Amino acid sequence: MSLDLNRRHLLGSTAAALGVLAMDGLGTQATAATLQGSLPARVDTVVVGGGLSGLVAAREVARSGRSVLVVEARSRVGGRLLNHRLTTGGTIEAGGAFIGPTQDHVAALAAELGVATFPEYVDGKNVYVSKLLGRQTYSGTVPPDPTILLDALLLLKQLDGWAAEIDVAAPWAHPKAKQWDATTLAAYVRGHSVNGAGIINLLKSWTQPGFGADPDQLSLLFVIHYIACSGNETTKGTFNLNADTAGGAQERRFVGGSQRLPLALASQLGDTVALNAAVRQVDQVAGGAVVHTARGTVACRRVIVACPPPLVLDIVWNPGLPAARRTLLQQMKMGRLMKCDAVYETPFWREAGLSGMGVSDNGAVRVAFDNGVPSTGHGILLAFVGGTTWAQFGTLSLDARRAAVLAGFAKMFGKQALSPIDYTEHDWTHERWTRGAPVAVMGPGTMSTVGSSIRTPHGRVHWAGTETSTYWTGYMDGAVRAGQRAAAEVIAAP
Ligand SMILES: Cc1cc2nc3c(=O)[nH]c(=O)nc-3n(C[C@H](O)[C@H](O)[C@H](O)COP(=O)(O)OP(=O)(O)OC[C@H]3O[C@@H](n4cnc5c(N)ncnc54)[C@H](O)[C@@H]3O)c2cc1C
Repeated sequence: MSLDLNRRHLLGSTAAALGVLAMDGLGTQATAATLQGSLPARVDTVVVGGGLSGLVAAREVARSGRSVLVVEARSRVGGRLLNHRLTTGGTIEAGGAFIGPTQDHVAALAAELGVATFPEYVDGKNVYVSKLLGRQTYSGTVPPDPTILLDALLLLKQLDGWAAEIDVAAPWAHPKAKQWDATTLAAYVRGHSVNGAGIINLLKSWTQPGFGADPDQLSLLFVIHYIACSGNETTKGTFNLNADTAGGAQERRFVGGSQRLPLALASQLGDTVALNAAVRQVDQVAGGAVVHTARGTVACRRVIVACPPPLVLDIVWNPGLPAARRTLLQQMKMGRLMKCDAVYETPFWREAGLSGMGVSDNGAVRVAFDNGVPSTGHGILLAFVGGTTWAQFGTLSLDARRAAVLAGFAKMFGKQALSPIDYTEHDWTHERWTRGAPVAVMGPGTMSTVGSSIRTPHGRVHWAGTETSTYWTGYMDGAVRAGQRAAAEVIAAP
């Protein structure tokens, strides 16, 4: 079966557009152009997972003239990309949202799909809330806390220096890989700064949204590699490229929400995307593979797996996965993260000369962003609640958590923050087919021992998904890159 992408593209786009007009619902968009009825008996390549990475991979395979089928467990495409239509108007993201410099693969995809971006609001001062020092405003990356400032700047310089030495495709090969991988980010900081506890606490404002984890859960090597990945082939990754708004990974957002990317790809792929088709078993047989899904069985030449690492272990593998890969997957844990948004009549903080960006060393809101969308005049504040902050607040009742989040916003931006016109949140630890967010992370002793198996094919099975990317692993850009790389492997293979 070969795929006529242009014809299907047109059909798919039309179907999706009709869906939008009819119901203006994402559910409709997500299913309008997908395969109904039985699955094909045989295709060239089966792609497991209809997130950004799997859909990009499928499109590349289809473009090479080979037949492809995406089998997606959920009743929608997009995986960790999920738009949320606010009752007060406008669309925000429950999952991945921001894009920044050097994320050129996702930027090129968005441009091709006609999905525009707009700059994250950054005018005015940021706010820092500290138990010891109270509330201050500031500009730049590191809050002006004299108890940590010097050590924090030295630490970031050190991390950037090490990141510059790392081969992003083989961090385990660095001469100090074992040494760095024997410790955590927190343990390193504790041993190399005057106020280690203060820096570790402040670093949570970066690690909790970025990894869904705390500094004492992250291998130092893994963190150095993550920083090295925050660049591209011509620009070295740095902490600032990863952590900043303007000039960093939080610089821009997508008009209409990031889920427009997978929705548009699924429209192009049309009825080569099958929803509600969770893969349960993959058998490799002579000359091919057989993929068993909740909607039936498909034979193929090659398989691309594009689901989060821990989810791969839910699948029965015949033959079994190699020991190194199994260990890697067992040790890569999804972070714990939820996004909480409060909507206000107006972005009152802007009028007060504040950017809406805030950092706190305590409470439910360790980091806040202005999450306003240009299509409404409303103000929106976003809090990432991750890692141990998630453990403390993510497990409360909705009312108690809402109160804690609004109190956190109020400490940063004033009492008006206590009276939103809407409040919404999304906890990714509850998602059966993601089981955490934003990324699968590594503690000590994983990357230097079994990390090198991350992209090694298992016979006819190839690995995509953002976690397998060299640059911007963990991000949308990494998902696109990984999908393209896995497709190239499959196209080149006999
Ligand atoms: C809260 C949050 C905030 C984030 N913020 C950002 C950000 O600002 N910028 C950024 O670039 N990135 C961000 N990310 C990360 C970004 O969303 C991901 O890197 C990216 O979307 C991953 O795409 P993927 O295709 O690799 O994986 P996924 O999106 O996880 O897709 C995997 C797919 O596989 C499916 N699947 C799983 N198991 C099976 C199975 N057995 N059979 C069939 N299908 C299966 C899943 O349902 C899913 O659709 C964020 C993520 C979250 C959740």
